[in-house]
Amino acid sequence: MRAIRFAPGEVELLDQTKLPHETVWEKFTSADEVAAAIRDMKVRGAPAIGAAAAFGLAAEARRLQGDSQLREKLLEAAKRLRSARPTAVNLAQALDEMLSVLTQTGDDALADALYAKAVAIADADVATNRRIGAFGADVIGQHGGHILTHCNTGSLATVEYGTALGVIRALHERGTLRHVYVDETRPYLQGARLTAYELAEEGIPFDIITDSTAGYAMAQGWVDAVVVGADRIARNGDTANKIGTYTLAVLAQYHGIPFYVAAPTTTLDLATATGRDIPIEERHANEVTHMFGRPIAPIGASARHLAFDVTPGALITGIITECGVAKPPYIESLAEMAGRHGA
Ligand SMILES: CSC[C@H]1O[C@H](OP(=O)(O)O)[C@H](O)[C@@H]1O
Repeated sequence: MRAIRFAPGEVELLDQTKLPHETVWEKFTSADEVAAAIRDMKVRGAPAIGAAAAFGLAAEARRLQGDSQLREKLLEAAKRLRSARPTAVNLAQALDEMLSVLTQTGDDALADALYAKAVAIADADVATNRRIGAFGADVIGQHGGHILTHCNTGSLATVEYGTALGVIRALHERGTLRHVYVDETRPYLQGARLTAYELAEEGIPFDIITDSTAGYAMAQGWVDAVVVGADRIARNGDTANKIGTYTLAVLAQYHGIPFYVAAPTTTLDLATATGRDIPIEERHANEVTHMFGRPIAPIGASARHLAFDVTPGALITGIITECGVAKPPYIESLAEMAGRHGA
């Protein structure tokens, strides 16, 4: 399964706001159209928005080919893409990688070179996710086959295969997965709508649970391990991820259940010392007070929609990357993983 298709000058995205009941692909040919799609969460998931932004910038270069201010306009377009969502560091990392092409290529070859770089970023993500899956299945398989996960971290959150859901796929491929408990993940419902969609497609056994069921599920002994994704991991292992992740980590520690984060090294932000320094996106209150456009709260009710929270590294058993599994102390182990990236 893929939610992103690309060709020179265009990128097609599966509109994730319409899943699981409608399959609607939308074609984009400019950076601003892709920035809006990221803001509106038609495409979401840290690696997926990085790849989408890369193809958006490549399409912009083709659209502006021959413009006397091509480079200046591309730098401005990259800024608008970067500001579409603040927390996932993969967005910034992908754009930085794309912009490095500008220093290596002349104007005439720029559109082709940027497209080639975007394709390389996409291909690298797929290979990375399969390595994360393998390392994750090795380490989580030791704990048992009943896994709880949060949000969506699969092919809909990456270019293909996924990070935490990639680990679950790898466990299923090995025959060691028994069951998946899928947090619905209010208010955007990435779990109930997107993770359930992916697992159902592949016949992987699961139950959707409300976010508020997770603690009781752990207390009942249903869960052998928790694995979640990440949007930004600070130097000390503090991890920003979908709101509700921190709650799961505290519950897992209380119940003595291993809690793993699965993420590519492009999600590591070693320039950020701790989770306190990670920007947390706050989205419009109507994403809490409304569901599919219908009010579920009194009209005019006030609400807060923090899209992410931060889990302290002290609550994380291990951080599964494509370069291996980092264990505490994360300041040393994450620096080592980053050093192995691309090695
Ligand atoms: C594989 S990273 C997925 C990551 O992104 C999600 O956030 P959103 O759906 O708002 O983009 C969530 O934090 C996932 O863990």
